Amino acid sequence: MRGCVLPPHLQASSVMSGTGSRTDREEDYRFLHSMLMEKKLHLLFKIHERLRRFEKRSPVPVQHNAASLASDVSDSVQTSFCRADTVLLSSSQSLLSVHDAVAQRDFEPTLPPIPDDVPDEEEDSVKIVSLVKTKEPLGATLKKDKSTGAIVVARILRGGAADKSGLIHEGDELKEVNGVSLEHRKPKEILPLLARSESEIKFTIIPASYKEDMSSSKKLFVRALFDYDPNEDPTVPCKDAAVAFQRGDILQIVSTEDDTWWQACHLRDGNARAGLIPSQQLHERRVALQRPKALFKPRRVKPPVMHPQIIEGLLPLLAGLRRSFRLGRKSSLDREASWSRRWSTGVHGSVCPPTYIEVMPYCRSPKDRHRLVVLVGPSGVGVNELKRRLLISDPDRYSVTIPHTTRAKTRQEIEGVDYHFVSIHIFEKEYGRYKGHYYGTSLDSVHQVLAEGKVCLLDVHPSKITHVYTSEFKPYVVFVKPPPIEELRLTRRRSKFTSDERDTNPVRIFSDEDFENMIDLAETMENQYGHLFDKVVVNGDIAVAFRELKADLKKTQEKDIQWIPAQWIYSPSTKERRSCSHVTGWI
Ligand SMILES: Nc1ncnc2c1ncn2[C@@H]1O[C@H](COP(=O)(O)OP(=O)(O)OP(=O)(O)O)[C@@H](O)[C@H]1O
Repeated sequence: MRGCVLPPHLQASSVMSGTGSRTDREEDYRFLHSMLMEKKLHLLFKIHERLRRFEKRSPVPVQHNAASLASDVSDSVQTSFCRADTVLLSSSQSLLSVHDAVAQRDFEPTLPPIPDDVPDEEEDSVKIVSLVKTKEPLGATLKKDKSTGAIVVARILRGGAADKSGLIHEGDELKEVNGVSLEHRKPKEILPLLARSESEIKFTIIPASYKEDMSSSKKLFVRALFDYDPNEDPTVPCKDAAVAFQRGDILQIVSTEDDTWWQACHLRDGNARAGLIPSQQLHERRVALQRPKALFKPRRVKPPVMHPQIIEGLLPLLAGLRRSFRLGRKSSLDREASWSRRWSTGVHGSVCPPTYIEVMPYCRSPKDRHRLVVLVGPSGVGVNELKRRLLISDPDRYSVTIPHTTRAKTRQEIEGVDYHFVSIHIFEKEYGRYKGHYYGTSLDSVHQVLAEGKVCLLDVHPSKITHVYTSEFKPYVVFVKPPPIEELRLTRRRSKFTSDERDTNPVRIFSDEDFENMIDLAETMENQYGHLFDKVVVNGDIAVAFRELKADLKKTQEKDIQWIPAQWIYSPSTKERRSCSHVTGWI
């Protein structure tokens, strides 16, 4: 009615003309006509109009108790024998009562009185939550509050049944499960109660104030730099609620609210439920308490001996393969030890052990340079062999740099093919020394290969990886690992028998001690630099290892999404940009 009030006669006629065509029934017509012409209806319209006018003035009641005032006045008037006024006042009594009711807003519903047996003024409101029981776990961990003894929801795992319901939150206190009081119970006693319920689980909860997890709005991806198995972790709050991972796995972190246990899920699992993982802080603390394994590992080895390799009739294609100068791989024991020492001091202070590194997806566009492929592994494991096979298999795609050395050229060697032979003064810093001579690769030669649009294969000691760990090179680090000793014996012996006498690349003979050294060194390398490896290729059967490596490298060159350190993507400060826009020097 409001806002469309017309004079009654007009209203009636419009309704008539609007409805006349729709109804054939004379009776209905007459009923409607008489109703609209009804005097009471017209009076109601008038009242409505008046009220609207008053409403605009927003009148406020002058008196809230006009009825009792009128009654008092009536009493006083009676004593003065003024009967007519008395009659008037008493007859308007009911109207004044209505006035008072409106003035006091008496028409609003009233809540029932608070019962006398309410336990405590401070008592929180209680919430009943019913969840339909499915095979899916609840996705919550419980703990007993030490001070109050209450059973409290310690964590809600993202994507679990409790999380999806949106009704149970961290910090909520559980009072009952299916009507069974949880007073004086331990968290582990609650699991059987949940298991016993059939189709639904009813929780009686005292809710905690719910805080929105702000961190969940930002997607944070990390690469795990250590292995974690909750089954071997006695401190994990709930093994079933934890996520196992291996070094190199990409995890999406969904909550870092808790200082000790973060929540994460494996990227490969799509919509998987999140689980608990040790926080960075927790892992660092743990490592600080147990010094690196590598430091305690008894060494059975004397430094491995370099076996000379003589390749005759070297093709330019194989330049850079002539000599392995991964000197660190040969005489690295001192370095490993010093690095371990540095690292172990760092754990207690400056340098942190590898935990997680923030990563971001990267998709190489065809006009981008290729990522630098860095091959590392202990001496003799087969890095050069794999490099050689890659070069032969696709010379247009792969290339190598030609290293520099300060030693004299031998008769068979060609300058610029096997090495660049340079004077000692060229090398300003020591970066690789073997039998009194310096060996190294100029980073300019790496740039040159990359500028040609080729994939540059670089083999270095793992301690050198950090030299090229920049957004410009985006190194893809492959660790070539020896298989178990039995397989080493078998495969290397087999290759000895199958090698051709005319083979330009003579087979290297290994002793059992060489194999042991190789395995030991590989383990040390993995312990210390494993967090920098993108791929581990076990070189047992050479054909299998080569196939695996080739397929993997192809992925880095094509449009596949790769996960690279976020720091390579975030735009660096001007100073940093200048320093890493064209890294020069030696490696
Ligand atoms: N999977 C394999 N099966 C059999 N023989 C292998 C295998 N991988 C490598 N070899 C042989 O082992 C020897 C050493 O390999 P390679 O020179 O590639 O090692 P490396 O890791 O480059 O070590 P270095 O730097 O000391 O030369 C070579 O004779 C090579 O042919």
